Amino acid sequence: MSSRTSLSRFLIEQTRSHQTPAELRFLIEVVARACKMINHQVSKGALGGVLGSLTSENIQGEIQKKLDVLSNEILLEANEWGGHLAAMASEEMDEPYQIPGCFPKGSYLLVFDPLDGSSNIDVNVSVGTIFSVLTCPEREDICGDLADDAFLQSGSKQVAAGYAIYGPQTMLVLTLGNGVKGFTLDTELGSFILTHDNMQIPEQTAEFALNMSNERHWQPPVKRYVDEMRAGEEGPLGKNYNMRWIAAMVTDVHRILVRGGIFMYPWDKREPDKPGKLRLMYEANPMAMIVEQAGGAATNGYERIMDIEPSTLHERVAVYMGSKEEVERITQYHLEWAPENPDLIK
Ligand SMILES: O=P(O)(O)OC[C@H]1O[C@](O)(COP(=O)(O)O)[C@@H](O)[C@@H]1O
Ligand SMILES: [Mg+2]
Ligand SMILES: [Mg+2]
Repeated sequence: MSSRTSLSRFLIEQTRSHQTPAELRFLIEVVARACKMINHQVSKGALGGVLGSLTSENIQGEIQKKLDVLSNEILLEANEWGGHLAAMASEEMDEPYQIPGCFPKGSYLLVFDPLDGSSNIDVNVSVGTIFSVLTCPEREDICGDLADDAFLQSGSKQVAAGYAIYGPQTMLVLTLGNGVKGFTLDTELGSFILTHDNMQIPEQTAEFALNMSNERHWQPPVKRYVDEMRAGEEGPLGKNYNMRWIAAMVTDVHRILVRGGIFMYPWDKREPDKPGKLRLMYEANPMAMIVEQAGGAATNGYERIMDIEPSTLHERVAVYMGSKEEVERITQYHLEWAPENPDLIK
């Protein structure tokens, strides 16, 4: 490949070398195009009249931002007629969006968080789009709607996952199951250019990301781990840790992908019936696939996130992901605590 490899060139090479089916290549191209359009809207900010909230709520009971809905529409519209999809599901839609008509539908399902970290929009801090691609299990039944449970596949079945980050630079980070590539948007060319060829998370770290304001709601294994990190050199971990929290998973995990660290959003007592705040299908699973493909790890404190069999589309999950050694440590703390507290396991 030449020294400047565009996303399109990279995808063509993948198809030529039989690593990526042409239909999947086309799907990724369309998602990337949609991300460029979202980037354009996000960057207009107050000038485009796109800041602020609507009065509507999503299924999680969160007030939708104008840009949440706009980004969702951009992704739906871009992907509807490509022929590569059977259906789409999103954080911003209660039910899956079925590709209309009775014709050979595509082989794939697309699941996305159209705008992650949207509470950051109005204060001009980075946000992103997260997406996951699954294969459609019901290809023969091409006329009717797909059953909702077609989407209920574990993260290990993902054939591709990625995110776009709309920050000082706009980037698309992608895995097709053989490593992680980062592409930076060249705004003059309008193309994503390969800039981060083989993204790898260092195994060890001294940096953590979590919302410390929830400390009083955590369970003992999380408190133990965070106390140990805060104890620094004098504590049992024997080193000083730094903390960062941007409040956009995409941005926090991107930092970890570039320079290491652990990202945590634990279960907490505020909503005891829910396993966590983050969503399994369109936040945790795609980010877990990227993190694992970059040599890191991702668990819910007890098991690998990508092994969880989802029971609902909008299911939530506790998340620990990033540098392997640290994810293994917090997982170990949960597993040590669990046998003594079987009723408290979430
Ligand atoms: O405000 P909190 O509780 O720290 O939550 C931040 C978390 O919420 C999220 O913003 C949820 O994403 P959405 O903006 O897509 O709802 C995560 O990206 C982030 O890690
Ligand atoms: Mg999100
Ligand atoms: Mg969102």
